[in-house]
Amino acid sequence: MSYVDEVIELVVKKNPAEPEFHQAVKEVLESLRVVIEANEEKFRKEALLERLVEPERQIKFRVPWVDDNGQVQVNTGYRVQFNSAIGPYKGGLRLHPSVNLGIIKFLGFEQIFKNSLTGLPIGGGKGGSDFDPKGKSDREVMAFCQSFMTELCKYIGADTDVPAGDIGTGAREIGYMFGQYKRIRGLYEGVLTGKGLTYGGSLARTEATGYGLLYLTEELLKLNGIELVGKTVAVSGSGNVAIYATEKAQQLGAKVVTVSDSTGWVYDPEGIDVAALKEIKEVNRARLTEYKKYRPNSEYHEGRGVWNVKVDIALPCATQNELHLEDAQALVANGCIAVCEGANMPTTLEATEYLQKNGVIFAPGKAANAGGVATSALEMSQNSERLSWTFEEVDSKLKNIMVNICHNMSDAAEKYGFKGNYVVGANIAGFEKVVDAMTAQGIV
Ligand SMILES: NC(=O)C1=CN([C@@H]2O[C@H](COP(=O)(O)OP(=O)(O)OC[C@H]3O[C@@H](n4cnc5c(N)ncnc54)[C@H](O)[C@@H]3O)[C@@H](O)[C@H]2O)C=CC1
Ligand SMILES: O=C(O)CCC(=O)C(=O)O
Repeated sequence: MSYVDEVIELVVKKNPAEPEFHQAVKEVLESLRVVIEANEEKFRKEALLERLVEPERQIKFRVPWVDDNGQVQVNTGYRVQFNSAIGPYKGGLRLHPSVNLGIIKFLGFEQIFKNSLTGLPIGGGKGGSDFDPKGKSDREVMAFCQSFMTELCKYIGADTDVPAGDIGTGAREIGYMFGQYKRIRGLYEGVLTGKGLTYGGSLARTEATGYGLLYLTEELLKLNGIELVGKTVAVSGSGNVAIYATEKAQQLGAKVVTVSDSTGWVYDPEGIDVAALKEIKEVNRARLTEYKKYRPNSEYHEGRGVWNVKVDIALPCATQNELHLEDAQALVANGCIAVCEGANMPTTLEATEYLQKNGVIFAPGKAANAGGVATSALEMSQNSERLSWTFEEVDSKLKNIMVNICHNMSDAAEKYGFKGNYVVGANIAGFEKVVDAMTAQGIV
């Protein structure tokens, strides 16, 4: 059996009931076969892959808090510190009822290669809890965040592990967590990113993942001789990534006609009204059913459906495994030319293969959504030098980083004989740097 297949089998055996983690490991290792086979003897001897798929540390803890009725609630908190070869652990905190150890491990594993691709010194980690902020009062969210940080603060720090937002963790949650960290540890340091602008946050971090996705999409289309201007786009999700992807797509001359949330989706043939979307989601924390009040000519549909709309470009920006084989078939049948992932692993393995086989340009999340974590690293730099850069400065650094990622993944794919396969290209480009650093640091 090949080394890659042996390690995939080992991961499935050692981590039962963690299908998302298995999926992420399979996707990465299978696409790295050519590099691994060329170094098989050395990698085997050093158990390089076995070390790569085993987190350096996994923390799981109780998070008790009191709800507005005086009832004690108990959630589970996680932080997986996956790999620190190239820098302090860095990655978001997901607050969603679906969170379990396997999901945090898949996200942490992906984060290793994504963070490497940014070219900045950040290792891979991820965390979160099965707490659901939806429908909770501000006081309840604060009680949860304070309890969560009371335990987590023992394991993180500006030079150790720097968490940030992800699904369900936005500016409000980061603020409550930062306040509690400072109170317990007595340190005013850049221990979290995505902070508010009055206490150490970076301009453009809020926009960064969505904007970065469009910078990469525009460059990738250009590499393939196609213009973004005038294209019709389907976006899924309506959270942080989806909102700012929609905003930047429209600024760059494309028209976004869909957004979605966990209960339904909107079709707006005239182009999504971003100001309305921000008011509904960022201010009112309401459902997309509200959208029709702002745009009477739009349609609201219950359930799933954005991938059945005829578009040129699809940008999945909601969550993992939200674009299935039948969605990929519908996109291809409707003439879609590119799928660029704003979310982490939104496309199933079968759907990815189908899109690639049918000539659709496919940019994997670890490259396409790396703008968020890259800008988090820029926030860390600003915190270290106790300075704040202008929006334009951060945004132009972000754009450069995304353009570089685009070229690096494209060049790596071509170098190894997989021209146009950006999944292989992104994985190889991310992997090479991590392996080099791990090898240089000895058996740790
Ligand atoms: N916020 C960031 O900087 C980054 C986020 N990501 C990824 O982007 C994705 C979205 O994250 P954010 O926008 O930050 O979260 P968010 O909490 O702001 O928004 C998540 C959106 O996805 C929708 N959603 C969640 N589960 C869904 C489901 N099962 N079906 C349909 N819609 C669903 C929610 O309704 C919401 O609109 C996630 O995969 C996250 O890991 C990736 C890189 C950075
Ligand atoms: O900004 C960060 O540190 C993390 C962003 C994130 O969670 C991700 O890239 O998936």
